[in-house]
Amino acid sequence: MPRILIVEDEDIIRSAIRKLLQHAGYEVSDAGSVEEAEQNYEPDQYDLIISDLRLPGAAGTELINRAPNTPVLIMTSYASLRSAVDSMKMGAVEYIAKPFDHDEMLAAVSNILARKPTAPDSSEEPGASSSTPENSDPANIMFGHCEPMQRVFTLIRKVAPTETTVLIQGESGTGKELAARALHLLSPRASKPLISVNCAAIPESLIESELFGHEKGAFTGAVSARTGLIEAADGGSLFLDEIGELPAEAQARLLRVLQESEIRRVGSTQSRKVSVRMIAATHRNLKAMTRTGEFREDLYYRLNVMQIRIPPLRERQSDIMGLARRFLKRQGEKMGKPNLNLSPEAMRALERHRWPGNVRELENAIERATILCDNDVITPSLLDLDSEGGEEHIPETLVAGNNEQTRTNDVDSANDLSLEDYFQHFVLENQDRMSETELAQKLGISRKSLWERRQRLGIPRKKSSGN
Ligand SMILES: Nc1ncnc2c1ncn2[C@@H]1O[C@H](COP(=O)(O)OP(=O)(O)OP(=O)(O)O)[C@@H](O)[C@H]1O
Repeated sequence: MPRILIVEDEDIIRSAIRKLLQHAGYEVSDAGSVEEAEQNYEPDQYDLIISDLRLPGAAGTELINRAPNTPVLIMTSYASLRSAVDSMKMGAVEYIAKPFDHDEMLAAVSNILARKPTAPDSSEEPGASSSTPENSDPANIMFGHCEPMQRVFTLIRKVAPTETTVLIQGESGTGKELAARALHLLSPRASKPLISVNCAAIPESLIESELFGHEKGAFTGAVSARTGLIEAADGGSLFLDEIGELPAEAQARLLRVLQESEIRRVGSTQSRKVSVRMIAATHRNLKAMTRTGEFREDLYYRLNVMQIRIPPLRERQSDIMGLARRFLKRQGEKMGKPNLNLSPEAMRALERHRWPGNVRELENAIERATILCDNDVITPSLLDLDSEGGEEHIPETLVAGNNEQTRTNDVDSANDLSLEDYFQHFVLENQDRMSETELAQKLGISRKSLWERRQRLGIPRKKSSGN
């Protein structure tokens, strides 16, 4: 488990980041200054140091020299971007501007940690990503902070490096293909191809020759010999999606591949050895299909050595907003609408929806809304969801931030600070020792917006407080 040291003098920010990172599975220590960090810990023994730039005593950038073997992520307010650039020159690996939201911080952390280990493999196959450091964790490939997805990630991390055949189960659109990708990218086969085949999409008459290849003249139309997809995956992984749709003859051939590690092209008498890691997926109950004779029992047991169940989106309530924001960002950038936001009503609609089409449905809803949106605010009507089910009260949380985009509905973080709570605490705790300009700078907002928020939250500026 990666160890992270946080150095931040603001108690509230420090504790919010600590909770966020602990929740994401990191081992976290914290200190209020560089001196305290050195007194209580050995900063160079950590995998990552996250430090505020401006601290009482030595500046956060001092840690770059004092812990030369540990990457340092510097936090700074927008107002100090210049210093951030300077800290980069001094050797900080990254800086993050306050306010940042959960996703930004977690992405920055996992990217830095992923950069540390082994060098990437240079023998990358076209069409298949190699094991670049960014791909060394499932969380970099698929989004998921909630408990059930963290369990999926743990399983993927454990099983990926092995040669074990994996059966991924889950409803349509839950992310089975992404999970297969993660299994491949985290395996020693990552630099070799990952071939994905949707068994339901290939006509029954063609599936055998597609998968196993054929010799010239094997059937009418086989004018030349052809390599099958299994052979093409030699050395790599084969992802067989919708395995439940595989016809009986192809099931028999596939069983042979699994048992003997060899294939025989259609129309050939010769077998050839292949080394392919099999990953299969289905949304159907394969075990029940073995009872009705639709699926071979021996093949089922061969495939089902290790099973990974991807939970439906309705069981990942706390991830919905994170996924929605991720898709919104991606779509917005693609369509030249970078300032898109979800209205509070749209957020509630997303939270209440049952998502029968799972993550794919969410992705499509955001894409559709992005296209149709004429201004910067996405409303429920643009999402076009049937809102069913009761409304749930889910608190908004944040690490540090000042705008609507820093909201999240992570139920697991219900104990964290709400956006307004954070603001209120921060202002009340610091207004006696900081000027309005400093407060606004630390919060990363303008003085005007600080004033507006004070009015709205009923914490007017004290007459005595300076500028
Ligand atoms: N955890 C996730 N994070 C980000 N994107 C996701 C996640 N899960 C799914 N997606 C996206 O949702 C879409 C559907 O995912 P995917 O194709 O992996 O689902 P599937 O379970 O294989 O679906 P099907 O059973 O219909 O083949 C894809 O565009 C995928 O990128």
